Amino acid sequence: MSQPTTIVLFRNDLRLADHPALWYAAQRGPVLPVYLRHAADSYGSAWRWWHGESLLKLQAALAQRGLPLLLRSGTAKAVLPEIVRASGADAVYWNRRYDRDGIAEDQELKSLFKELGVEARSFPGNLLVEPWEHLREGQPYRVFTPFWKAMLARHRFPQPLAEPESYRAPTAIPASEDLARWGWHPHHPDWSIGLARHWEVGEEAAWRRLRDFVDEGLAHYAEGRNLPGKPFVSRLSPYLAHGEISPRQIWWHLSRLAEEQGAWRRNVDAFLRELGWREFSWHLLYHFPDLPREPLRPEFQRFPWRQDPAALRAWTRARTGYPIIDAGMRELWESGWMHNRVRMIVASFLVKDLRIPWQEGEAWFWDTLVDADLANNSASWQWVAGCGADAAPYFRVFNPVLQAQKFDPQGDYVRRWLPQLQRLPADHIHAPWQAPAVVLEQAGIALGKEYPRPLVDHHEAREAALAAWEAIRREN
Ligand SMILES: Cc1cc2nc3c(=O)[nH]c(=O)nc-3n(C[C@H](O)[C@H](O)[C@H](O)COP(=O)(O)OP(=O)(O)OC[C@H]3O[C@@H](n4cnc5c(N)ncnc54)[C@H](O)[C@@H]3O)c2cc1C
Repeated sequence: MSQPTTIVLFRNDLRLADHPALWYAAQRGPVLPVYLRHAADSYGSAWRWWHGESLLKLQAALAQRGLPLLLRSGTAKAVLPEIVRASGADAVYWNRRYDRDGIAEDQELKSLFKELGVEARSFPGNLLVEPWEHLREGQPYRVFTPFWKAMLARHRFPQPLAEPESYRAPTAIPASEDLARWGWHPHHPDWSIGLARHWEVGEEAAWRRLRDFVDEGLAHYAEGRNLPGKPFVSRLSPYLAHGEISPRQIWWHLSRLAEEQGAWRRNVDAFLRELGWREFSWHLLYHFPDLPREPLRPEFQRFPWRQDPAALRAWTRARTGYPIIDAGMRELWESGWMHNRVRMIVASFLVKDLRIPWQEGEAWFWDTLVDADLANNSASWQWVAGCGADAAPYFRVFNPVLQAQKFDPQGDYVRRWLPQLQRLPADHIHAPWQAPAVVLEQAGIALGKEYPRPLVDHHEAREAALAAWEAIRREN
């Protein structure tokens, strides 16, 4: 008698290797891979583009192995029972999610399938350690360094699973929807052409990226990871966000490298620590599910934020007059990604110099980042705004000019993304409004025409931000 089919739900884990749900399903018998699109999903546009491309890659990889990828729209509760019936499946497997809506939906599915007599199993696949397994005296960690030290000391991260060696296709395959009709690939205009120029999507591309990073960036990572003009960071974040590679795979790949060649150790440790920040963000989101909306420090509920649509627009459109900010916002717009150091600078400018609520910046990033990640995005915005766990204190206000001079000393990064400033010498590129008239003229720049004047005076804006912060601090 043939073994009944196991449905495997794919979500933010669009890979075949180290996919526990797929691996266990394939050991059991025929596998039916399914991807569900929620009608009411709140994903951003850049995320959708990447995810759609990634689903095409996954579909092709599965087809090579003789398996379909069934695409359907609707909530799991509404759609899955019918797929179970039509395919004759007797089990549904998935890798766990850690956000409130994802957890609620998966719990609901477990009860539903129990009633229907269908086995429902979930597996850990997207984090190094389950959030409920890493606590301090029963409470979640709120400070990163002890969190990470204890994680390294107490846990041995599981080895990644290989891709299943063989697959069996189900005998009954229900009809699939057509991805092209989901509208995830933009048309009229197709603004994704820029994204496609910057990225290769999919599981194979994720591994190429990791190997290229090992060849080109890793040896410089510890010192160089703050230099946006240099190719020293991994750019693995979108692959992690869509689950084309898992943190366990990266962890083990690099740890083995450091074991084989001790010289790698320092840079590997520095890199894995950043992967630790991803882990920390997800643990925070699990324990504080309101993280995307509510400040972790409640006194920030009373912060006198400003509503200033014109300033917000200048920030999103890369027209603040501060080159490092505008270069970052252009990089984001054109490539769907921004270097971490620059993310911190542009975020600080929005929440401190402009005093615009961090949720506005979070929403813009959510819509424009190809690596938009609910935990990393909200935890990082709260960190910059000073209202999160282990946050940079609000009174530490980044000076965009000094930051730029320190981390982009020759202005390479600014010139790459703001070609109109190409001919400004390094001495003036980060503060064109202070350049002598003759220098501006020689560089072909008329302030207010080719490039805007500063939207605010940083020193005045800093004073105003500190006064606002002092007000909520006094009330506390
Ligand atoms: C305001 C703001 C918003 C952000 N929004 C996101 C987001 O939506 N999605 C996202 O993945 N990251 C976000 N980050 C974190 C960080 O900027 C990116 O993860 C990083 O720039 C990705 O580049 P990389 O892969 O080259 O990083 P690398 O330096 O090569 O690091 C490797 C991996 O570690 C993780 N990582 C690195 N830095 C951080 C960090 N500070 N916090 C959490 N994880 C980190 C990422 O998964 C990254 O891919 C945000 C940071 C800020 C300041």
